[in-house]
Amino acid sequence: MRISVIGTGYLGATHAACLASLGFEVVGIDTSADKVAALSRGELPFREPGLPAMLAAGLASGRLRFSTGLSAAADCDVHFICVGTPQSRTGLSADLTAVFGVARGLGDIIERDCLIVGKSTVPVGTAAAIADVVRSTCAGHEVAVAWNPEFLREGHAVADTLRPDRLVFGVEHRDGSAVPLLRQVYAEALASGVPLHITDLPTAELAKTAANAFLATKISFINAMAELSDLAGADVVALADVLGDDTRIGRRFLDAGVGFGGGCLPKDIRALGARALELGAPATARLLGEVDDINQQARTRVVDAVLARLRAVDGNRVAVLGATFKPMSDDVRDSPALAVAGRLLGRGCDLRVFDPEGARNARAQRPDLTFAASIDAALADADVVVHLTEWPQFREIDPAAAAGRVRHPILVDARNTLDQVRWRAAGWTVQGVGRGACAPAAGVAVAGWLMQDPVPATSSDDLARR
Ligand SMILES: NC(=O)c1ccc[n+]([C@@H]2O[C@H](COP(=O)([O-])OP(=O)(O)OC[C@H]3O[C@@H](n4cnc5c(N)ncnc54)[C@H](O)[C@@H]3O)[C@@H](O)[C@H]2O)c1
Ligand SMILES: O=c1ccn([C@@H]2O[C@H](COP(=O)(O)OP(=O)(O)O[C@H]3O[C@H](CO)[C@@H](O)[C@H](O)[C@H]3O)[C@@H](O)[C@H]2O)c(=O)[nH]1
Repeated sequence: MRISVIGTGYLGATHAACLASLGFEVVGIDTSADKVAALSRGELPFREPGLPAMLAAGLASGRLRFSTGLSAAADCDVHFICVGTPQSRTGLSADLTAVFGVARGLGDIIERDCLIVGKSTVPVGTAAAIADVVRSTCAGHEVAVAWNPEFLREGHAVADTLRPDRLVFGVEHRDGSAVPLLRQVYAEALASGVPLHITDLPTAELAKTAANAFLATKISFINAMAELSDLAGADVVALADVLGDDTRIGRRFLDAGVGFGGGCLPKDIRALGARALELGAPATARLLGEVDDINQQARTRVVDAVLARLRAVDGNRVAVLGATFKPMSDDVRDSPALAVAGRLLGRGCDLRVFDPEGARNARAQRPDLTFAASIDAALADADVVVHLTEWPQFREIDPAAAAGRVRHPILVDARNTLDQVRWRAAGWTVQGVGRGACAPAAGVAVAGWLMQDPVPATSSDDLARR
């Protein structure tokens, strides 16, 4: 079976290489000539464990190649659409220009009966519109359209692609050609017992955005509880452990901190909210707006905490630990760490940012920030250290040695993943997120996050402007 994968970013490059590893003949297509050239040389333009070896093996086998021209897909049996669906420049909805551009392009070049499968994350209702576009441009061939949303996590992309928690085949007709073809593509995963859900197109599209909205809601819920914990003197980590032992709730995605970011969760909840409004469900849009607002407030509360600590010691130098949106990734799209760093810079702080693997992307996005070449260089003469991305390297810092490098041993642990007891024992003043019960009561100007000129949130737009 010959397969095209159109769009070779985080999703598409992973999907293409994994399909080639399963024995399919794959052409990856992207409009970015640089990306295609790099992938063709075996160079992955982003960090993803296990993927470079898989890319190299695919190229060496001759089963995997890359092209900038959509016509390279003309004789394929299955086409996967993996292009970006970013937030539109003008509002909260998804920009679907690339998805519809590919659909129109495929209609023009298809030379045989085939299956077009959407993997990009799209607002519910898009797949049916794509099917209309393809059929209006492609005469003389049978073209089926399916939606097969992708749930992979960056940093775990290969494992999540080959052994996902579940597969979803959204199809127009259950007895049409799409299901047997998709069963062939995913034969190995299905044979290993991966659950399969065959649905209609809208259910498949909604399953993806609903999953991300649920994960985002879980994170914002625990961040809301972190705020209450600070105000009431409770400990949100212990609270999450209690909640998590309830098997109906589960412990995962209950880590309070600086909130969620990345190329998916933030834009996907906004797009779902915008779609909910279009469909006439304003309460759902409001719910998702609150999730977004609480997430933005998590960033604001970290900024306020750092500024308060600086004021307390009349300092200005901040060591920023982390720039990527999560560890084990070099992705800085909508990174909470970079957003916090940017706001501190805007408030006149003198920053030294260190990230073990994200510095290149971070520098490209925020050339106004000063980056340090090592953890030690970031810590030098700092008045406050703020921990924003939970890279394992930061857990290995010796707090006693670190205390000797800074001007004031003050730590804001905005991910709650450092050993706060050990840091305190080494003489540090430590402030976590929602660790009210653990915060030292005496000798600290600020005991809770919200004692520093809180700014009430009114909308995500308002927060984004701040
Ligand atoms: N990144 C993830 O972890 C992930 C996981 C699941 C789903 N998704 C979804 O997958 C989609 C892609 O996300 P991504 O993170 O890979 O984005 P990305 O920006 O890394 O990659 C998108 C690629 O599409 C290419 N492209 C744009 N227009 C094109 C066109 N007309 N023809 C060919 N190529 C074109 C771009 O050059 C880019 O390389 C989005 O809808 C996203 O929400 C992403
Ligand atoms: O308890 C938690 C868990 C996560 N996060 C943050 O949430 C964000 C997203 O994390 P994660 O979901 O692991 O990263 P992604 O790679 O963006 O994956 C999400 O987005 C993808 C794109 O849609 C989906 O495919 C995945 O299923 C979905 O988990 C990151 O900033 C994390 O730091 C928290 O703050 N607290």
